[in-house]
Amino acid sequence: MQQAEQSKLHLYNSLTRKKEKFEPINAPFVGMYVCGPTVYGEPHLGHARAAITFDIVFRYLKHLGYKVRYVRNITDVGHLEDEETEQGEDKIAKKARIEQLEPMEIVQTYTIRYHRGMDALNCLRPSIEPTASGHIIEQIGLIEEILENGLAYEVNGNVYFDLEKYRETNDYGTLSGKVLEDLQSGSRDTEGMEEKKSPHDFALWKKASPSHIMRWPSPWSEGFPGWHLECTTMSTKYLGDTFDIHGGGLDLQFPHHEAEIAQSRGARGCDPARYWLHNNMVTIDGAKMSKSAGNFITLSQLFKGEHDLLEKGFDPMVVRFLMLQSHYRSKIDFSNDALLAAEKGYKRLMNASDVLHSMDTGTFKKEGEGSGDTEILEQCRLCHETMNDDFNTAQTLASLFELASKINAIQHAQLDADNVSLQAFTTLSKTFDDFVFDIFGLKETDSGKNGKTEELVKLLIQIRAEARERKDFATSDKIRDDLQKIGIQLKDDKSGETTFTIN
Ligand SMILES: Nc1ncnc2c1ncn2[C@@H]1O[C@H](COP(=O)(O)OP(=O)(O)OP(=O)(O)O)[C@@H](O)[C@H]1O
Ligand SMILES: [Zn+2]
Repeated sequence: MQQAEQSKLHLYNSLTRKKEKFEPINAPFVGMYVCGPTVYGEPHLGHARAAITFDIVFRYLKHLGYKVRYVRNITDVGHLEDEETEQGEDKIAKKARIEQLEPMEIVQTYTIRYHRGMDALNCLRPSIEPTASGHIIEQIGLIEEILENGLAYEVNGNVYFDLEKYRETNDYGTLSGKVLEDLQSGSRDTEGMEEKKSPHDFALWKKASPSHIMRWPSPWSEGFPGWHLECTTMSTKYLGDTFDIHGGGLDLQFPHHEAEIAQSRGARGCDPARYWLHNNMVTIDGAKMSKSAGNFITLSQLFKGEHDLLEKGFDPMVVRFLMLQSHYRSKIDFSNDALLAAEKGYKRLMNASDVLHSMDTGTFKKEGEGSGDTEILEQCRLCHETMNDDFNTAQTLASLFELASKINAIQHAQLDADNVSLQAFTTLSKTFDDFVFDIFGLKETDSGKNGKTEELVKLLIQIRAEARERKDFATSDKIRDDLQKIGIQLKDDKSGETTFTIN
């Protein structure tokens, strides 16, 4: 089964702008590199989208029987405030200055928060999670390779990639479809620009100014590596010069991923990856949600409902479900209503799962075929077909909902269990569990259990209100405090209404 499905997987390769059959370089092994976060702020919904997209890819490849090495970096140095001009402070150093902490304290704090957020969303941890600061020696080595090949130059302790030289023998811009000549370079007038042979040349190494805290010795100056360089260094170190899949957000296609391609070709004469996958953005009022734009909703705000745009807190699984409802190459515009709709869908699946797991298999037709089999098996087949079609989770969900309806129909005897063979039921059960839990990575949480916890809390709130009316404050406080101990917070507003959040 898995072997057969392996050969059907097609993915959209941003490099060729076509859906292509997935053929790993060295099956059954697959190498996948994904650009990770720059850890200087709270993880937000945009980060969740990137992490969930590639978590689904990781899980599905594993489901197909591949042995996947998934590498996702942590950028802890070299990402400057102005990406285009490569000027300004290091994003992490700036945060450290503002909060009066060590840069590595910032890195530690936000790496932990990122992990917590992604763990809550049930994203599997990557196989390797390398940091840029842990690979300075390798980055210097890579710059030396590019210099030896005559594709970089040094000026005043800075080393730049020589794009004009590179373009004598290579295309630049294939991935993003950008033509350099058409690009306005906003960088012409900025400081340090006169050093570059061409305005689009990007830094491989930068000399640290006296105030720059994060610095390392190198053959050129005491300084730090360019942002694009870390990904080329770490991806190829752990996955080989050319690996299977390179992923990241669409916002990174240019210049970050173009630079990665140029660096790999410049150093080793080969492309870094066969397939480039890009997830689209989470937007808010149409604009990309990002740390630097300040228009983000953090995961913790989402889970607790602590944001003006949110009516209440949402379970991490609802957030995960929201992402699954769209194809990873479409935009998702954030709204409270979209989350409410996702919550309904998620509960529907979890209810069907409860029904499925409580069914008595003894009632199914033992042999031969049932008249209800064909439709069930067709939806099971479609689950694979839609995932094989560039991970179309939105379509796969449609089939899972069809299967959920079948499960409910069997339960309510609208579809007679006599009409379903045990074999078809077993396929349904396995497909449903495989896709919902293993591939989509959903898990049953309290909010999936038909809101039973919520009902119980509401009941306790009512008992508490009655206790208060009879001035039995001991009982009222006990209810509030004991709920608090198990992570349920009650909040009394001025009008006497009590609301709650469950963590
Ligand atoms: N709004 C978003 N939608 C989808 N993916 C996103 C979004 N924002 C960031 N990402 C992805 O998350 C990963 C980590 O990005 P990064 O830490 O640079 O986040 P950021 O919020 O965009 O930061 P900055 O504002 O500093 O650019 C990248 O793969 C990036 O493409
Ligand atoms: Zn990267």
